[in-house]
This record gives sequence, C-alpha cells and structure tokens, in this order.
Amino acid sequence: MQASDVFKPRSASIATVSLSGDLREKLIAAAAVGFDGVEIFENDLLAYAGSPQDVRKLAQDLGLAIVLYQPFRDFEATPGRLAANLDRAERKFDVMQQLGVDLLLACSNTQADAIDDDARAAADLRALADRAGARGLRIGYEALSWGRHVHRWRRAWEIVGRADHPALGLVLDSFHTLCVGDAFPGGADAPPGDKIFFVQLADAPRLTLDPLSWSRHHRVFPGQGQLAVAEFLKAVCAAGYAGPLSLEVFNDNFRAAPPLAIARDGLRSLLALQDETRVGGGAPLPAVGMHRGVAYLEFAVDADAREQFAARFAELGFVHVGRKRTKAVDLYRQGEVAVALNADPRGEAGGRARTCGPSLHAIGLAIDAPAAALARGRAFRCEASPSDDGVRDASSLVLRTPDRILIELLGPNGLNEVTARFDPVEDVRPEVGELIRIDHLAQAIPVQEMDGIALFLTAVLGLSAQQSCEIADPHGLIESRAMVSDGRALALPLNATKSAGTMTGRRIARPERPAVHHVAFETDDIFAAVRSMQTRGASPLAIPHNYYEDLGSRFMLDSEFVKILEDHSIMYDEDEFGRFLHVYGPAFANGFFLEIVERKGYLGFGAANAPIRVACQAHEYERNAELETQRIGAMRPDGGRPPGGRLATAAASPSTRRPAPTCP
Ligand SMILES: O=C(O)c1ccc(O)c(O)c1
Ligand SMILES: [Mg+2]
Repeated sequence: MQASDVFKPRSASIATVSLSGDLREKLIAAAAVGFDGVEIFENDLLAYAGSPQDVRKLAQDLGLAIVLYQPFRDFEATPGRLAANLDRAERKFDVMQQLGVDLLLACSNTQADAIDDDARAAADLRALADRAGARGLRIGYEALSWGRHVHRWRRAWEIVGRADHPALGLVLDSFHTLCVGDAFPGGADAPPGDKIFFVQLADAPRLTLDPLSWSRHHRVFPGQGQLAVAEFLKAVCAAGYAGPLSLEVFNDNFRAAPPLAIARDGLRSLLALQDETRVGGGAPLPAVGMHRGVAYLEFAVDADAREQFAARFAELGFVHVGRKRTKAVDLYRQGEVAVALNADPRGEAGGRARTCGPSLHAIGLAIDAPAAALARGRAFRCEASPSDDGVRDASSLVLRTPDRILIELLGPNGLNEVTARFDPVEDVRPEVGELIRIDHLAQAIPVQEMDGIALFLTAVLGLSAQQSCEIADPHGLIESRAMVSDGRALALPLNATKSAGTMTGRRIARPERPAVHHVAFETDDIFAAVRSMQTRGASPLAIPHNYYEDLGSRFMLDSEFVKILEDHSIMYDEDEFGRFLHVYGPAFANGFFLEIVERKGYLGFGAANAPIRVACQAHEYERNAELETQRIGAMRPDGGRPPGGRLATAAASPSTRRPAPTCP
C-alpha cells in the first residue's frame, strides 16, 4: 500500500471564501484535490446564479458535504432588534435547509450599538438556538477578534455556557484565538468537546496590524505563517473535538490565484499539520534527511545558451566530464560540484527552453532515503511522474515542485550514480577547484505563488522559512524569503515583488518565466577563486567605490583588507555568527548570474548588500539594453533616429522603457 492511500486528514473541509472564482469553480476545486466538505460563505451563494438546491446537488455530485453556512452577523445584544434579527435568522434557516446544511456560524456582534451585557447576549442566543433547534438546525457562536464586546473565545464560551442550549455551541477559529495572544487550554480548563461545534484553522505572518485588517488580508494556511496553529489544534482535539478540520483563509493573493492551486496548497497544509500533530492517528511520514543537498543542477538550454553557460562554468573552473550517448546532455564537474546542460530539443527540457528560454530544469538531491522521500512527496499529493529525460534514467525517482521543476531524489552517493550515466568525454579527471558545493539557488516567483512554493518546500522537503526581508531595487521593493534545510545542505531564497520594474519584476513578467536565475557556489578561499576566474578571462560584477568607503567604518575593518576586497569586487557582511564574503559574475543567457560565497560561520545570504548588488545589475542590464537598441537602430536605414532626432533608448526610465530585448 502506498503512503498516499492511507495518509488522509480525518475530515478536511475548506471555507469557500478561501478560494477564487464563482461558487461552482470553488466547489469543483475543493473536490478535485480531495476535500470532504465545504463551509459555504454567504456572499458566494448570493453571487451565484443557481438556486441553493442546485448548489446542494452540485456538492452531492462532487462528493462534498456542506458542513457549515456562514456568517450570520450582528445578532446578539442589540436592544430593540431581537424580533427583527430572529426573522432574519429564519430566512437563513430556509436557505440552509435548501442547501442541506445544519450548522450556522453566528459571529460576535461588531456594531457600535451592541451592548456589553453577557446575560443579554446569552438570552438572545438561547432564543436563536430555540428557533434553530425547532428546525433540526444548530448555531455555532464565534468570537471575532474585532467583535464590539466579545472578541475572545473564552468570553464566547461564557455566553454559550450561560445560554445552556443543546442547539448552541462554540466555533473556534485559530486565527482569532492566536492573533490576540490567547491559547486554547488543555485539561479541565477547556470547554467540553461536544460543545465545540466547529473548528476553523488559519495561520498568519506576525504583523503589527489591527486584527480586522490582519484577518481579512493576511491569513494563510497552517504552516505558511507564524502562529502556533499546531498547538491550538492539539489542545482542541485533546478537549474532545472530533468534527471537521476546516480551513478559513481570507488572503488577497489567494483570491487572485487559480482555485485549484490554492485548494491543493490547503489540503497539503492540513496533511502537514496532521503529520506534525498526529491528530487523526496513523504513522508519521518519514522525514527527509538532506545529507549533502544538491548533487547536480540541470539547465534546459538551446544551442546558443549552451555556449554561454558552458563558457561561464569553464571560467569558474568546471570541466566537461561527460555526455549522454544518445542525446545532447552534458555534465560538468569541479570536485563534488556538478552542473548539466540539456540541449536535447526532443525531451521536456527542450520544450522548456523553447517556451521559457534557458531555465533550471532539474535539481538532483543527495538525500539519505530517496524512496521514503518519494513516498512523502506522494502523500503530500505531489506529482511524481517518472522522467528518464536529460540527466535521469528510467529508474530515477522524481518529484515536481509546484512550478514544475523536477527534483531527482538520489542516495547519499548521488553524484557518482549520476556521473556513471554519462560517457566520459575528456581525458581529465574532475579537478578539485576552488568551488566546494552549491550554497544556494535564488528564484523569482510571482507574489501569488510564494506561499504555495514555500509550503511545498516545508511540508515535502522539510525546509524552514527564515524571516523575510525586503530588498530595495532602484525601481521598487523585492520581498525575499530564504527556505533552508537543517544543517543548510539546501537553501533556496524565494524572491517576489509587486513592482514590475524591479529586476525580479522583469524576470516574472512573462507567464513562462525561468524560475531559478541565480546560483551561488561556496568556496573556502574566495580570493583564490576570483583570481582563477580572472585568469580564465572573466571579470566580476563591478561594485562602486562608495560601497567600500562605507564598509570599513560599518564593520571597523582594516583599510588594507577593504582595499583587497575592492580590488577583487568582493562584498562583505557580518552577522552574530560570523563573516561573509561574496562576489558576483556578470549576467548571461537571459539574466542568469553566478555568485561565489565564502562563509565563516555566517548564516544569511548577504541581504544587506543586495540593494547595492541589484542596483549594479540593473545598471548593467539597462546599459546592455541601450546598447542593444542602438545596435538594432544602427542596422535600420534611418539609423534608429526617432522624429525628435535623439537616439531611441530602451532604458530611458522604468515608465517609458520598451519591452526588454531579452527577458532577464
Ligand atoms: O471577517 C469576517 O467577517 C469573518 C467572518 C466569519 C468568520 O468565521 C471569520 O473568522 C471572519
Ligand atoms: Mg472564523
């Protein structure tokens, strides 16, 4: 039996407000990825062209239970309006019976005219529960964290307890509980499990924001944020709650993303939460022991890009060691570091190179137990299609990331396995050069995909997110979040932006973008590495003198040392653990660039230097774009002169810039 057959959350549900599209699209997406139930958000029904009976039928056909209807607002403790509010409730009950759902979520009153009176709130809710009970329905009362008087679950529980009606219970929401700093208690302090009618789960990044704005725009799925959702869930289940686990996420990016992708992330997040908390039983999934991390990187290239990549790798000291017998796939090595270029036009990489330009196609990972990692990936609903194209052979174990990069799972000795798949081409043994391993791979991704990719990396590969940081680019801000494995064998900084003119923005402007554009190699002698690179004819990205002027005083560095750094174009940073020296190569093949780093205990990625480096790259990029425009202009009969007489320039300013000649 495969892990995916047994690994299923006990009853997984999702609120329709978490997904984009119309109600039909939301239900189809939820069912397609394997949810058992949905909470119907009222506005989704009101905006839907079909009747409630149609929705009931659709859900039934899709195998989805409708587990809750929500929200019923501003009901309790409003003097003078009880009768009208009960009438309003009866109309909702009609709809619920047409939908075939028995539980209504009533959230705490947010209106200015609600009075601060628990006895009154309890009496009103008892009247509501009476009406509901008479129709075989139930009411779950939820404390919104911005409720007028009731904004904590404990107060909601006092009111529910005081009302003491069998058709009235609590709805607990991890966001409302945790965002105000509450915990859900264990033991005798917890409400009895049968009074917890429903549990909603959402996480969020820690922000200093009022709860309403925080909740309506920044909720994420469990594991994607920083709240203690696992502890919350364990406590709720320990209290005896046995109902559905339901995701309720209000998030601006999720609303803009395809519902199927978000639904898949939601289910994956519930599975990861179940694996972490052991809620629902079952054996824990095996963890991924990352061992050495990256065994090889494989790039999809056309003939032109192959020349450019090969030249850059040669400058860094890589040697061409192998070629596949039947296809244009080449392996380059330097000691234990390996890269492959796949220029085979027939395979999947060929398609990728044609649609996305030169791109990272596959990552080989040297891990402790590849078969167990594959089972883990399958359990998390990853695509695990075999692919014997490129570097891989028919027995390769392969997972796909959400952005469809292939991950080959290799044993601890992975690089030797891979090298043996190639015919040797040069009579040279892979020299031990200055580069000792792949330090990190950076990736530009659309803002809406950031949380999904981060979730994949956490749940499936066991990476953790470092604190995000913002990098100032000359034309906007870039958000950077590094995903790192224990022991740092694998590190993947993810970059996203809302500013189209930034270097990251330009990279993701095309729907089919190359994801990874930046590879950093580690050395233990960066000065030697730069000198070798220069001997082979390459020059590093030039860094302005002003940077070095500032550097000496910032870290109290010896002026001789700063001079040597400047002579080698090496940047420098420190953190509480140590020092970091790094240097960048020029951009090539549609905006790729390589970096060499030397770490002396330092754990970060040089974020403090990123704004300077990005500005230098933007400058280089704009200058190249201008040269390209002039070159094209010079080939035209009018010499490229616009009516005004000035030379046309592609890089005048971000707002007037024409599409770049190549995608960076
Ligand atoms: O933002 C809201 O209005 C809202 C509605 C229903 C909920 O369950 C909730 O947690 C928030
Ligand atoms: Mg809620």
